[in-house]
Amino acid sequence: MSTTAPYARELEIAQLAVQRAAILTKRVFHEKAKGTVSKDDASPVTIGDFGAQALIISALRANFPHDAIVAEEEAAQLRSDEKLRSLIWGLVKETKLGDAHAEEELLGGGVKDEADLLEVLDLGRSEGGRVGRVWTLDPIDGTKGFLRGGQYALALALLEDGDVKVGVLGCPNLPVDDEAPLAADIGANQTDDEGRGVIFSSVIGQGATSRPLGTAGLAESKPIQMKEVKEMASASFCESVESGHSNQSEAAQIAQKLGITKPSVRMDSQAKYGSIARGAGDIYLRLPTSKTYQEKIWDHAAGDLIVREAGGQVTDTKGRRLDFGVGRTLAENSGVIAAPAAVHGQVLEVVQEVLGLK
Ligand SMILES: Nc1ncnc2c1ncn2[C@@H]1O[C@H](COP(=O)(O)O)[C@@H](OP(=O)(O)O)[C@H]1O
Ligand SMILES: [Mg+2]
Ligand SMILES: [Mg+2]
Ligand SMILES: [Mg+2]
Repeated sequence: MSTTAPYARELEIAQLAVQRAAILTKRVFHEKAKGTVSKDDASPVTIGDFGAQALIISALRANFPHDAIVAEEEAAQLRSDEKLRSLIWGLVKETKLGDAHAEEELLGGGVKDEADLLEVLDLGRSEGGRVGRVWTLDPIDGTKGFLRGGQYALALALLEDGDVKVGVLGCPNLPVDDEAPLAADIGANQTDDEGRGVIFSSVIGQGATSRPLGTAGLAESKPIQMKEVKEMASASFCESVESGHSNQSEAAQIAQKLGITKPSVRMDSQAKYGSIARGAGDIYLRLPTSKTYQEKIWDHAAGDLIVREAGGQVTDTKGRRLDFGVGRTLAENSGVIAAPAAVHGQVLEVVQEVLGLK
């Protein structure tokens, strides 16, 4: 009888694929800082986005050829832009987990040539839905953060019949140490120096973990847990840096009503989910700025499972669980409230009061 835990292989491949793609995004991040990726060549984030998406999808294609993929980017722009395509191909070709790693072998596949690069990118165009296995991928979440030198994340999750079963978040600029406190504003001047780079993982029913991003199969995963909120007065809440992505003035009113005294921690990307899951922060609020914007599944699937498996609850502002089974967007949801299960109801109540939802 096999004793392998459910989704063990999916988890391992997802972690290694994210880890390998992060080698590419970190390289682009540094070349951006040095100015070697010039504006004529396209935005560095574009290069990082396409490169990371191609590397991750190539690993999924090789290991799980029958699974559908919903990814943020598509090849269209690269078909007509030969220069950009060959620049990205050059980076993708060179990115390896390293000679010492049997893991590179395990990932398999790879991208064969420039034509295959386009093909691989477009494998991410599935419409998603309620049936079967669907991977969802955001190769660089927090593009604004990436450009600003803030936080960003590589986010990959596996949905089965609309439910998140595996979630992996690579955060190159977050501290490795789960105990490290969050600065009040980490929207800028973040690095991937020594001591930075963490990968958060979760499998349904198996808890959530963290481990250093850069160590392939070598480092042990440590369990992570949300922190208990003993008093709201000392709780910290996270929100987007971008005021266009979340209503910050409503969030401030909610915090005040809850009795939270600390200013919000503004952070880009799903690093917010990872940070509260490891207890570095407590609450994540994402409040709609418009009636028409639909959140994308790749912006939330990995973070949703990691927080729930770390003892949290994640709903929208109406108190409904995030529904990843309706397509590429969270069309049935509005905003996100993530908090430790014990205080989620209290937070939701105040959110609904301020938003006029009750
Ligand atoms: N009007 C809007 N409201 C909410 N989210 C938005 C938005 N416009 C873009 N986004 C999403 O916000 C994500 C970043 O979230 P955050 O603000 O938490 O860092 C973006 O992901 P990408 O950066 O991958 O494009 C993008 O998908
Ligand atoms: Mg995103
Ligand atoms: Mg993105
Ligand atoms: Mg985007």
